[in-house]
Amino acid sequence: MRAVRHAKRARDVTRRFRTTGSSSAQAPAGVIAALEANAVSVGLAGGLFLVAGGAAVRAFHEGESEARRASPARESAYLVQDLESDLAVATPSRSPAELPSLFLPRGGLPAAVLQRSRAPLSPSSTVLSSLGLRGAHLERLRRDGIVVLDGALGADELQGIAQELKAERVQDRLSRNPNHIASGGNSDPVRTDRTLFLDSAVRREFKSVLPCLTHGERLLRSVGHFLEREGFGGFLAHADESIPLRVPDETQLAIYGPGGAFYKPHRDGGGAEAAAGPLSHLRLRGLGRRLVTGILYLNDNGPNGARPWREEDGGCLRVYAGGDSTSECHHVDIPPIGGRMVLFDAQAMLHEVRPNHHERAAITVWFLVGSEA
Ligand SMILES: O=C(O)CCC(=O)C(=O)O
Ligand SMILES: [Fe+2]
Repeated sequence: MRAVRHAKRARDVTRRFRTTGSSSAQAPAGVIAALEANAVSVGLAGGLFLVAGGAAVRAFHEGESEARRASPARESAYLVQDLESDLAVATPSRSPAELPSLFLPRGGLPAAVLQRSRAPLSPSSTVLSSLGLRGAHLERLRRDGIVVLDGALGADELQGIAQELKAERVQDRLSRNPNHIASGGNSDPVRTDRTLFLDSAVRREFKSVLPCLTHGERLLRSVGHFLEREGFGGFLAHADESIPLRVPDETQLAIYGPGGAFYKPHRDGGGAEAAAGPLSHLRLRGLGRRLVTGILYLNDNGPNGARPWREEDGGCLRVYAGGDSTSECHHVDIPPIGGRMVLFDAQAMLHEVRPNHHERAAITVWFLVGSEA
């Protein structure tokens, strides 16, 4: 049974952005649940492929070509090619609301989705407007529990960061995360990356050494300020109350080595109990204070980078629909492409970093529940 699961998982890695397996009993209001609800699954070559309808496809592509005109970012084009091959098997009469909801092109969204936006667009800083962040992104995040934005950093910035991270001074400060080496007396590591936590003091110390990284960090943290200012208020999956959000002082820089470094399935904001329970209980827990995970990938592997990301590079962020990574639940693999930003529900979203075989760097900020425990 286990072997079958593993073989199945291995196959699944090759089907990025596609759903597979049977439905999960307790899928959160995460993206995969949304995909599950909205997709028509068609048996094809032994697998289940995600397809959507003609109207949705048109609306998506109109939004996308707008984004391509407005931005030179190639990542969106890359993603659309992938979606296109799935969407080619379209069935008619699906509404734009049923678009595959995980990936949003930078700056451009289908009109129908924009109309659904709750908050008006109000990015005040140049940082945010360069990112093209909109109220609609927050709406998606609230509804689906995850949103992915591409092209947050340009090729020059990513090259700069890659150079900066090679500095001995930085490498010397990276260490294994003491809290996550092993769990419950088990000597198997939970994660094998190396991290450096950037707080105000460390930031000051490295400011002159890491100017490009500092820019990326500001960008990611500014997303938290945007969420804060827009009154993000939490996820629909936990809609029982409105939660204020706070940007912490700390950012995690994580480097996954090319020798298969990984981070096993986990939730950033607590366990299964945390995912199921209302957030008011979570305020009493340390990890429960994490509300939204924000990740920015720093690899120089975008389409304009040193070389594009390849399947064999591994290191995908895998997000699960169900509560349990050992059951046959749906998952989506998100390649860690430089300049890609991922925001997700830190409480509910079970995720892992798949074994990595190429340079992989990322910064992560956990945006917290606003009120102190
Ligand atoms: O780098 C990633 O893709 C995810 C890392 C992660 O899950 C974590 O640091 O908690
Ligand atoms: Fe995580």
